[in-house]
Amino acid sequence: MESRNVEQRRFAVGARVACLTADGWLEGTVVQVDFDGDPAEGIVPYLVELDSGGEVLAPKDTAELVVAAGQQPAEPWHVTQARELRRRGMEYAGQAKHPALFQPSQLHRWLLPSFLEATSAWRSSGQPEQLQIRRLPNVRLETEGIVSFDCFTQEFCKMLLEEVLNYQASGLPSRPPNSMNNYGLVLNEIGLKPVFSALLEEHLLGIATRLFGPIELQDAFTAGSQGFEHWGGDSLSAHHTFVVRYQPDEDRSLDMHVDECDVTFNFGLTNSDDFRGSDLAFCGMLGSEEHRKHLHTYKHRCGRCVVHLGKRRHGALAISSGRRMSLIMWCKSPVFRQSDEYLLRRFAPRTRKRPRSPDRVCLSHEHDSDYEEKLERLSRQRGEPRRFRGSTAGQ
Ligand SMILES: O=C(O)CCC(=O)C(=O)O
Ligand SMILES: [Fe+2]
Repeated sequence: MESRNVEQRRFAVGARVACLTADGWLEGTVVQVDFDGDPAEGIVPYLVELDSGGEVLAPKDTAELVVAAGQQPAEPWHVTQARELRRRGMEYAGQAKHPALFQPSQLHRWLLPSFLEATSAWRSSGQPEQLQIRRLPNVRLETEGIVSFDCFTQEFCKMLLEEVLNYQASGLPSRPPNSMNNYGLVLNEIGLKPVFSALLEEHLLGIATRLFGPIELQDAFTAGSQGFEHWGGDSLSAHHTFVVRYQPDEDRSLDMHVDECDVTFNFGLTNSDDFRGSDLAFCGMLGSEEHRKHLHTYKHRCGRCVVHLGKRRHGALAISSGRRMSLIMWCKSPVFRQSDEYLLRRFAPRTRKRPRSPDRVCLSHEHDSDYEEKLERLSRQRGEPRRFRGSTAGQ
């Protein structure tokens, strides 16, 4: 609420303005200044009638929220595209194969009872200490900074895969799930975002707090293990949630990379018998001397979650047969990203020592400018025949 001061308002009744709304910048006309019509809002600087229909209240008289019509900043193309896809995705709800999947109130049905049990005391008390990582079903400390546990029921995995196929058969638009995977679906854009927001808020946030939250909230389960630094695990609130698909004639593997997020939850959706290969290889943290050293290889299992920091290098090894699908939540903490601690984690040099010589599996074709050179050196060390740049097998 702002105090009444009509003379100092930037716009008068009748002015043409653009307002930042949940649907992006929308143009309209100011119909009241210092509007006092909604007891819940108090006095708000402007009531604007939108050209597209409806009205909007501008809660503050600042250029971040209201500008002269035509002066609104250009929106990045991907924001416009994502909004349009979400709008079309909402139409899908009526054609869904499993409408219950779209209801946050049904979420508990898709989670294993033992998983629900492990997060319940934290959920009801709000105290992170009440969530004990060791009580997550079949929990495993895979290696430093990486934990896995059972989470979803088999029924959920099957239903979600059917839903993805059903959406893809509907003819509604979709796009690749991220800038690296070509096959899959962004679940946030087919009407499933509220369900995964509930999963994050009601369950995963507690786990992330205990693994990647402030040091005083971290769980004894990982005590003595490296790799469990504070990356805003206690304030994750945004997520990009999608399904990826690998098969020999589509995406066979995924180059080594770090994710555009703070904490990643990756859930297997397909049975281990349905594919061969396609393991997830983990290396060191971005900026560390271990960044290109191999740490661990993880085998996906249906319904099981593996959680790691987004800035840990990882990639999917080649699939040799069958099909693997996984559900991935890239989770971010906008709050933590404003902190000095984040800047330190993200941008301060971690070490002055020389990075250790890379392991082959951790090399990235896309991100390492010395990829060819290192690959060649590693091949020579292993006594493999010399590779020639640009040559193709069989020529
Ligand atoms: O294939 C996987 O399980 C991992 C995919 C991945 O790392 C990603 O999409 O960021
Ligand atoms: Fe990733």
